[in-house]
Amino acid sequence: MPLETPLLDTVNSPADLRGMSDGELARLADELRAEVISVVSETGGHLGSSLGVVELSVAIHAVFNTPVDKLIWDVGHQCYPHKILTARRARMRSLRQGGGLSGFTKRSESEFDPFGAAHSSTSISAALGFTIGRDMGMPTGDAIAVIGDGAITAGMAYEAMNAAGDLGKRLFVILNDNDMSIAPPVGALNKYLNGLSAHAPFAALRGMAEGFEAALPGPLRDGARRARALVTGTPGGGTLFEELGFTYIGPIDGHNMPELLATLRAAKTRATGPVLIHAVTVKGKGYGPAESAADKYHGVAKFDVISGTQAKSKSNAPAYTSVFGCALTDEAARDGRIVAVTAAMPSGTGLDMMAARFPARVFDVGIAEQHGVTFAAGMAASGLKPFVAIYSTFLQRGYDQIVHDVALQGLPVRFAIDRAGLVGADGATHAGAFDVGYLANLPGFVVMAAGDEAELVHMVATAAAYDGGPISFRYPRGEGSGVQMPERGEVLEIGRGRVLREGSDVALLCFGAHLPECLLAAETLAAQGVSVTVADARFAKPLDTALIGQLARHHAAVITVEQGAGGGFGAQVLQYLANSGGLDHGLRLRTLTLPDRFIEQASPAAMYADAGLTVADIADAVHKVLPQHGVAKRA
Ligand SMILES: Cc1ncc(C[n+]2csc(CCOP(=O)(O)OP(=O)(O)O)c2C)c(N)n1
Ligand SMILES: CC(=O)[C@@H](O)[C@H](O)COP(=O)(O)O
Ligand SMILES: [Mg+2]
Repeated sequence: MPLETPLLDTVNSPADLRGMSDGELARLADELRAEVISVVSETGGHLGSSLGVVELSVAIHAVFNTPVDKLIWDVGHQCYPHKILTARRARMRSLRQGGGLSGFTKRSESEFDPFGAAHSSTSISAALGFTIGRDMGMPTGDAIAVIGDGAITAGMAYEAMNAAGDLGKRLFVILNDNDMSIAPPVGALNKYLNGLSAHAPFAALRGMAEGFEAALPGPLRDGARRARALVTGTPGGGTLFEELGFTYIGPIDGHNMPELLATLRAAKTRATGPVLIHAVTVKGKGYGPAESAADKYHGVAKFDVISGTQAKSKSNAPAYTSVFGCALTDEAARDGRIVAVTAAMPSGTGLDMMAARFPARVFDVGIAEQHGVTFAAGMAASGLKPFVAIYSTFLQRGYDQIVHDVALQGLPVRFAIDRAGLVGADGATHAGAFDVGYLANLPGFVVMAAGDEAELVHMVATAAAYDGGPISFRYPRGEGSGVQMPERGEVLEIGRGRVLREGSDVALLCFGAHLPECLLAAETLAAQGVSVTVADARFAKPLDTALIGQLARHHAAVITVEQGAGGGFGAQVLQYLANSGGLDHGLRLRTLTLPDRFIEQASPAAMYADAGLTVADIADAVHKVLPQHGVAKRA
């Protein structure tokens, strides 16, 4: 049934909201919510988070003068209502697809997206940057950061508030507190926020106390201040945010349009310094199946609007993530020293499996990758065996901790790096492109990649057994290739690869989950009379130099293949061969990696096609180094 959206149909840009009455804005929010549900039912995406900010999106655009005022959504996964209001409604059904709208905010997409995002907790820093720009004469108005209760647990948000509170410049932070991250939120700060929102009359009470206090003579005022501290439960009588230099307003009902509009208007009129508005919202608001789901429909596949049933595709092979979760739980059952760390993604990383069995040995640190890595280093130093399970893209945030706290001290922290390679709909921001490059250059690191899901089980066992220093293994999003699974993981010899197919013309040396593509390419080439060896390197560090030497000696060309950026495995092989004289006798070496550009969202297969890493691309690379292209077969 087509949606009835008479008000929304009149909105071509946020300027249209500014002529609407408060009643119309409330009705517009209802229409917008229906539109978001309808869009995401066709595209999939971050539904629950977007439904939670429908009223906020309308109110902010109605009160502030976007795009001159800069509205910055933290993470950006909740930006669908904002996109609909900012002249992108007609393209919404292309969301997260190849050539379509991004699922996050993106500067190149719209002037209403002043700052791109997808990794969390950057919004206050960016907003503060715009604020400085405004004060230094740049053509920019107020800056408004909207940050969730999950995102505000990350250290970066406090670094930003520390600076903003000190600078004292006019800046708006809206805390969108739905008491939910991807999983239920964790940590003392979460408890603190819950305490604040549980005291709805808190602001009024404090306001009264403050007014009363100001009217008292000096000595009495101190007593009143102490009394206020008792009432509010905070030592200085203010909230944490006030102690940091912000004016705190709230908690307010983030779905009550009159309350939202009145609060934003008052803040906009009166603010002279940084203001934090605490809006309490409901993740999945207004859509029953989302509100009642344990994950609040954080990220969904396409779904049926009436029933809420998601169209999850049938799998032919187990997903890498669950293979990891299962294998680690098995290892943990055998070894009581194994502990695990996730940064707010227990189900995304599969650590929920181990947590179900060994809850006291799995630590969800919240969105705090830096802390997670150093925390694991501390546990390793104490004699425990920590596994840090973090997506490749988010591990980037913990890099100095990896270098300084783990590698330099040679601590045996095990890094389980999920979402390695191109991930699909989340696009370039979530691609696991760089981990091999940034880990394999660290002295003493063991760096592995799983060629298939059985190999992942072996790598978990290898990492569990290895106490010699830091060790990592990477594996992609999605299903494995359907290989026979081992009963139990075998401990691999460190630095030893394997040959899967013997040939004589060209060797394909694969690092990671492009192994099936290499085998398929070898098969295609065999049918064309080209004899190809396929080897699985398993290790980017230490390299299997014996295997590489043998491939180099017995083939006219070696082609490395990996699901990662340049500077990774291929670069390690190239450096080794160049420095050991392996290239001195005419060996042709090619490195197939992701190209030197960010790959836009599409299906993973389409992204790999864009990257030039399909089976046909691999076969083509082999043809290009064959004798008819001028490469003589070496003795
Ligand atoms: C640095 C980083 N780590 C992890 C994530 C994955 N992630 C995306 S959204 C999210 C939860 C955010 O919760 P919150 O800020 O409360 O937003 P909500 O979805 O509840 O509106 C997480 C953990 C990320 N985007 N960036
Ligand atoms: C917004 C965000 O960063 C996460 O929700 C991410 O989209 C999850 O990705 P997966 O679906 O691969 O777990
Ligand atoms: Mg939240």
